[in-house]
Amino acid sequence: MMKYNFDEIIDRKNTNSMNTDGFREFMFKGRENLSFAYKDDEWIRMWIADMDFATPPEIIEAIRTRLDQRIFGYSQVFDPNYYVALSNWTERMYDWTFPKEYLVTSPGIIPALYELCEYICKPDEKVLIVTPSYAFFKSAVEFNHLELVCSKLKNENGHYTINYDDLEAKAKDPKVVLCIFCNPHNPTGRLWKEEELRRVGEICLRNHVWIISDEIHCDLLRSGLSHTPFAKLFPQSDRIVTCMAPSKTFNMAGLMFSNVIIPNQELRELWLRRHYSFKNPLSIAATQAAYEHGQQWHQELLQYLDGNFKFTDAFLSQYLPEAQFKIPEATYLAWINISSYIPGEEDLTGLFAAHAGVLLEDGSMFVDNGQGYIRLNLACPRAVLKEGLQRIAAFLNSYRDPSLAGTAAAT
Ligand SMILES: Cc1ncc(COP(=O)(O)O)c(C/N=C2\CONC2=O)c1O
Repeated sequence: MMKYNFDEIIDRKNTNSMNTDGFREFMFKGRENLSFAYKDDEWIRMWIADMDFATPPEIIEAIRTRLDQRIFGYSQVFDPNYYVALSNWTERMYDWTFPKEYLVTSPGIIPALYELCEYICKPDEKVLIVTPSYAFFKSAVEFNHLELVCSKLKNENGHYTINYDDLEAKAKDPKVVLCIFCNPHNPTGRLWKEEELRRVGEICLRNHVWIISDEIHCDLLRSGLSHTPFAKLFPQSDRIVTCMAPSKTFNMAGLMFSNVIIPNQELRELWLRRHYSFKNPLSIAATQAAYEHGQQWHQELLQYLDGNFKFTDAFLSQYLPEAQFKIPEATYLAWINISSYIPGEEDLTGLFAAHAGVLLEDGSMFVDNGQGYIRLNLACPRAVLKEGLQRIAAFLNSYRDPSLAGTAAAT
């Protein structure tokens, strides 16, 4: 019996939500005046990675308790129970912890990436990533006027693996000093195996390349799978920075609170000198509550997401049999090759918005190596997911065979 209701459809209107109000500027930059046949509340939103589920009541209760204390002055994480809550979570979930002094916090992993690129790299140096990639890895590198170096993941029928020879050839460049590595991987959903992480780590460390392991998706796995923190495999190294957060796991990205684990003392002291140290007290309370009381909600969330992925897999097999999709090991994101239906370099995001009323991100939004793909956020009530998939199938089938225009996929 599920304690939490993930089928509840919650109105996010008038909440200043990027998901509902920010899509034009983010996805149609320079085309904001595009008119669509869909009113704002008619969209099926499958683009930005936050969830359409209520944040756990235990977290909301902790925020309410802090609100009732009615003064919200300058705050930092002084309560030792914050580290206890986080390290208990990492111990239980990943069989890994770290010394308390390694822990700093950031108002997000994106800002942490921007800062760490500046602190680790000199202006003429380079940063290595694998592609396809979350686009803000590129933004963080280029904001710091650093050169981005990309190593394409190998794609064998939709299964992505690392091209170690290519990665090593690029890591050998003495100007490459940092690798930002997404573990687990957005957008492909790969949950890297220990031996894959070891090979990447050995290549980077023997070539004096720092690693930032962005592990924001590490609690969003298919049931039965477990995450390996990159730093767990290299306890002797202090060149691996780990970024984790409750934001993806518990749908609280707007509270802007992330954990950054910096074992290297010099880098950590630079961070502490340069980083603005005050925090939102509501975010501190929410994050500590997530790790102290979020376990059951988290387990039920994973079960519900398993169901959404199984539903999507069956739907695509039946109504879009030429789409290439594998249920990913991690994330709540479906990475689907639809090039059989729409070959070439079309503006897939624009087409689906205009003709299906579905907001989604296409492969061109993931730096490189994503052509022909769309990415769907499946972290929504199943009824919404079904409507989105039906609209996608109707559009793709009619795109290829106009005589089918207007026929929705069977319910
Ligand atoms: C790999 C990765 N790192 C960092 C972030 C953002 O961290 P924050 O600054 O919020 O702490 C995201 C969010 N991914 C998103 C957000 O919308 N679409 C995505 O793919 C992400 O996928």
